[in-house]
Amino acid sequence: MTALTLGNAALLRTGAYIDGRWDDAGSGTFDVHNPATGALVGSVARHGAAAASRAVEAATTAQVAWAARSAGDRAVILRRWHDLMLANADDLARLMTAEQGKPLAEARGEIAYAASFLLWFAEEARRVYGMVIPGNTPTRRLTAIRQPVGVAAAITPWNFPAAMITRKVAPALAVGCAVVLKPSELTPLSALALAALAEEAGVPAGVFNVVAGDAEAIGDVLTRDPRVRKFSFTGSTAVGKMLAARCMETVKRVSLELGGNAPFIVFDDADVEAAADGAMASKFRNTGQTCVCANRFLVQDGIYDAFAEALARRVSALRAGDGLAGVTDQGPLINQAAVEKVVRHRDDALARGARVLAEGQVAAGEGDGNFIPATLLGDVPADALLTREETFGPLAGLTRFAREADAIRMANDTPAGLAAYLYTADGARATRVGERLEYGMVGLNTGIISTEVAPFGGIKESGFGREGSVFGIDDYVSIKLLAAEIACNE
Ligand SMILES: NC(=O)c1ccc[n+]([C@@H]2O[C@H](COP(=O)([O-])OP(=O)(O)OC[C@H]3O[C@@H](n4cnc5c(N)ncnc54)[C@H](O)[C@@H]3O)[C@@H](O)[C@H]2O)c1
Ligand SMILES: O=C[C@H](O)CS(=O)(=O)O
Repeated sequence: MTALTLGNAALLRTGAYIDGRWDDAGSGTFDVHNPATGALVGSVARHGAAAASRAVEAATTAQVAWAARSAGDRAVILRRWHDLMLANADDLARLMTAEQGKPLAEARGEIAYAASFLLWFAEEARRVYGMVIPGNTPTRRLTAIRQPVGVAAAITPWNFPAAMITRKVAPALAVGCAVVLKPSELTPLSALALAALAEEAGVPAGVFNVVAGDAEAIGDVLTRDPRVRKFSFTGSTAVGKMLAARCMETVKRVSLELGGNAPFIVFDDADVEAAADGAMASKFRNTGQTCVCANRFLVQDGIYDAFAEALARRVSALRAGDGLAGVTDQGPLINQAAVEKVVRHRDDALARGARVLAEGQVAAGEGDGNFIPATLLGDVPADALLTREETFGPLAGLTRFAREADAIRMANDTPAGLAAYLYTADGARATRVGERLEYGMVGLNTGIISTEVAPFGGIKESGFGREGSVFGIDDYVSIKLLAAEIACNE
């Protein structure tokens, strides 16, 4: 059941999608609420281990025929799925804003971003090349071929309810894998709408399956079933570590896209207005609920006051509200627990001597939602919770530094290693510091780094594997050696 009306009612699905069939008969239902208003958006069939096992069975059977099809065939279907996403972008965006809260314009942006992975890997499908290797003897012929790993399981988060799915499913299907997906129970409707479009695009039954409900029970099947040969997780570091460890019982291929703690470093010679614009784009996208958000600001002494003033001007102008009711700056946080974490980080920093430099507004009448005004703090100490933990909300804190070496040390002083940013007019310094930052991705004079054409992923405790780009295929293929003896014994 859903309380939303869309132009294309076929996108409103509330059951599991297994082996090409919709299964609304779960053990009861779980509710999806609008984080801006608290209103019920839909009730989704609650599935668990049995449905997950059926999905793995269906994927195991379907994967063989899917891998046997030509790369061109798979490319055509992925391209059609891409085209259908764009043709239904308005409905998909409204559904996303209703269940996740991001302003409609951001939701439309995510739909385009999510669809771009389908297009990218529709093209990459035709380029899964191998290699002929000069034989180690005159009559030995050696060939390395890339083959799909088989059945892939994916578990994804709520903050980007479409893009985190296609960023995994597109490369998997491109190379001939089949997928069982467990989306977040906070945003299942976007995932089920994607499945409806995959079905319409001609993705064969069993090649793409979606099961939601009892996360632990489903996850237990996906991490333990030996027929699952690949496990791809995007979410918090703690959950990722636990699930990955369980995958090792059957030595699955694993890729992890985990939490971040991005430093945003501003050097004295930076363009202060450009740096402030980049800071806003990085910090407040998706109301700060983004894994690559700037999480702490390291600002050199000479530019500190000018940057603080420029950023304060911008933060003060932010307005949070219901993304379906016209607010475009900031939406709600996903739930009350998220609000409480931001408050905890803010109050901890203030107790350690930080000061409020600016505060945005919350639109009138947003009393029931999970809203918190965007806030900028100054003089945040390096040992504040805001500096050491991922805040995942619209709270920014400025910390001073004196020398380049201090900035690098402070920036690297975290178990996370996903994204980092630095602003400087000095090209040599940009390269020198960028190379020394211990992160999977570094923005140089930009606050936005995510695109389907570039490798996305972290190091250290932010995970491993890369999504998007020419590298995104690697997580879904195995390399096989064919060694042939061609000696003639006549
Ligand atoms: N690196 C990236 O690309 C990336 C992208 C988006 C979000 N994230 C990270 O994800 C986090 C926010 O997402 P979240 O709150 O959904 O994370 P989460 O870890 O709470 O949940 C992620 C997924 O794991 C599932 N899950 C949770 N516990 C489980 C269990 N015991 N068994 C099986 N499944 C379980 C959830 O249902 C959800 O589908 C942040 O830390 C953010 O940095 C990282
Ligand atoms: O939350 C992190 C996602 O990866 C979002 S994006 O890829 O940076 O847009």
